[in-house]
Amino acid sequence: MSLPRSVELVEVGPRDGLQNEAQPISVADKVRLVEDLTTAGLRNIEVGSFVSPKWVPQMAGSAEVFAALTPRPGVTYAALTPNLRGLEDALAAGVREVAVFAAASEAFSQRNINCSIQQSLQRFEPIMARAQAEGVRVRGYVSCVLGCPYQGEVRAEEVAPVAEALMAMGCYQVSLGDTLGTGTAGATRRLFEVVGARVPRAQLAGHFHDTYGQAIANVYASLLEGIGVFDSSVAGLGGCPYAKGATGNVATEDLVYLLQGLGIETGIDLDLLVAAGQRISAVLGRASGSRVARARAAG
Ligand SMILES: CC(C)(COP(=O)([O-])OP(=O)([O-])OC[C@H]1O[C@@H](n2cnc3c(N)ncnc32)[C@H](O)[C@@H]1OP(=O)([O-])[O-])[C@@H](O)C(=O)NCCC(=O)NCCSC(=O)C[C@@](C)(O)CC(=O)[O-]
Repeated sequence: MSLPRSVELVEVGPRDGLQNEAQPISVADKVRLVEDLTTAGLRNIEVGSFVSPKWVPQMAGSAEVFAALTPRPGVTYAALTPNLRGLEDALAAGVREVAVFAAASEAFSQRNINCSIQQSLQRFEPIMARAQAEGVRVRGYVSCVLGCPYQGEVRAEEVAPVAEALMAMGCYQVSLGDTLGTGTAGATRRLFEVVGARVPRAQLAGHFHDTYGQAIANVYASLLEGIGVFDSSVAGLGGCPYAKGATGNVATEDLVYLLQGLGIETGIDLDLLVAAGQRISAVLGRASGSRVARARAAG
């Protein structure tokens, strides 16, 4: 299969990237991050989550972040919503795209959203109905597609029915998450072969954490499988509160560098993106997790 001519990036740094941070991050810093990312050319940004503040305290201020944003034309500002309460709060905050999140592992589903996979899918039904009535698009996630911190191995055959169920209930796209970041290029190809037999590849996205340093290789393996949408996190921010030891997503800077090298169009200005990552890294008081950004800072 030939590589796609253009690829769409979904920047998840403000949500997936920051959700695991213990130190308070001000609304102003979160808003500045989103604005820096849009200035760099990102057009799909996951800004926050409408989840229980007891479960994920860092996302408690998401409504304030949405209120303080000046929306730019052509940019989608999305939020995670685990239940109807989350969706109602998101709608009240003016959110026009939300994401529901399920898992391919029962153990992770219980730890992350306190219910079974089946119960989570039932919980999403009223979200889908209400979102549709409001004209709000819904993206789906499946976590632990290449391994689970509690269950261990996860087979592609366990992922496919969950992805298919999310599509059947009306998600416009399903992002397959290697939450733990242990996946390999070989396992990634097999994942998309199996899931791609049940969900059109044009409606699948890849979401790779970089714990074992395999995220870029997994993106490339996905490109070879015809996948054209990837989630990434500026400066490689993040980790999941329910996947201890897992690091952030593939750094957006590193992903853009890979795609530029392949001649694949992203519409993103790498210099401005690196600057956005350096700024949020300074706020967090640590070096950027992007290899590209670190190399440029050293050079
Ligand atoms: C789903 C629940 C709420 C169930 O949590 P629960 O405790 O089973 O729910 P509940 O309905 O019994 O409610 C408990 C309390 O939470 C409140 N509550 C209930 N819902 C909401 C809401 N929407 N917003 C705010 N508050 C809420 C509710 O009002 C109540 O408050 P209390 O009476 O105790 O004061 C909880 O488990 C939760 O919030 N989990 C969030 C988990 C999360 O955000 N995880 C990280 C994102 S997923 C991820 O990172 C993976 C991904 C997507 O990136 C892909 C990948 O890498 O794999």
